[in-house]
Amino acid sequence: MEPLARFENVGLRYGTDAEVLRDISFRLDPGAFLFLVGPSGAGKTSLLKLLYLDRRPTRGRFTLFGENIGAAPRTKLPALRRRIGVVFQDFRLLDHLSAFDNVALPLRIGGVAEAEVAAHVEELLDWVGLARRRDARPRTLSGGEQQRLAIARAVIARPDLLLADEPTGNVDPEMAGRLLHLFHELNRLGTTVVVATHALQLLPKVPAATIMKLDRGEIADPVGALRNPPAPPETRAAGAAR
Ligand SMILES: Nc1ncnc2c1ncn2[C@@H]1O[C@H](COP(=O)(O)OP(=O)(O)OP(=O)(O)O)[C@@H](O)[C@H]1O
Repeated sequence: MEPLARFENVGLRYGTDAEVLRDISFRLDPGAFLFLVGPSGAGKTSLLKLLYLDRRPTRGRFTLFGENIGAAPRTKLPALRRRIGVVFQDFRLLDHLSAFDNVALPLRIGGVAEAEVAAHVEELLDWVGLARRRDARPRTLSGGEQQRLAIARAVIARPDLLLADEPTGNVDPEMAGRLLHLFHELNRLGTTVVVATHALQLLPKVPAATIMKLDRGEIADPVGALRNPPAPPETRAAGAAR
């Protein structure tokens, strides 16, 4: 199977600083569900930045959707980005738009008919518990509500690849479980999902998921540990298959 993404000895540095990612090698198959775990500063967000094409590797080879990203012309990147939904750690909602219009945006950009937009957006807002806040501006929402809105916007267009950076950091455990269920459902429908999280208690909720631990910019566990029988969440962590 052609991987959706492949990292081969990838390194990333910001400016002239030391590398924050070193020798990252793994493949992400279409339909996979990957949890990215590891201590604060390990490089999880940086790895997601590579995946959503915010940064290019400063070393090694990274291919996404069959495209060698290091060598791809800039003009090719927007079309690849449109296949990716991102839940940013800081949400990045558009404050001049209502909750409804924030979620509708990816569909409108995709040229979906307005009647269909309305039906989809309303259903999803209801699902994430924001139906009554549809006209609210993001800055008037609580942190947890903003997070749910950001998730709704990221998943509405059924992206090929969904990336989420600590997507349950601002919600209660029940809502966290519900949001993870949404990711799981989307994954079952074919979306490849990558979730960076500190919430290890969520990992068993997606039994088929791969868990990759980063530590100080490197994949912490030996390759091959990936599909080991599940151990308790605190000790369960693995590098991904090459
Ligand atoms: N824009 C930047 N410029 C310089 N250094 C950066 C930048 N962004 C991140 N770093 C550094 O890169 C390293 C990895 O950070 P990153 O945000 O990827 O870690 P993380 O695992 O996502 O952490 P957290 O769990 O706290 O979100 C850190 O040492 C951080 O200080």
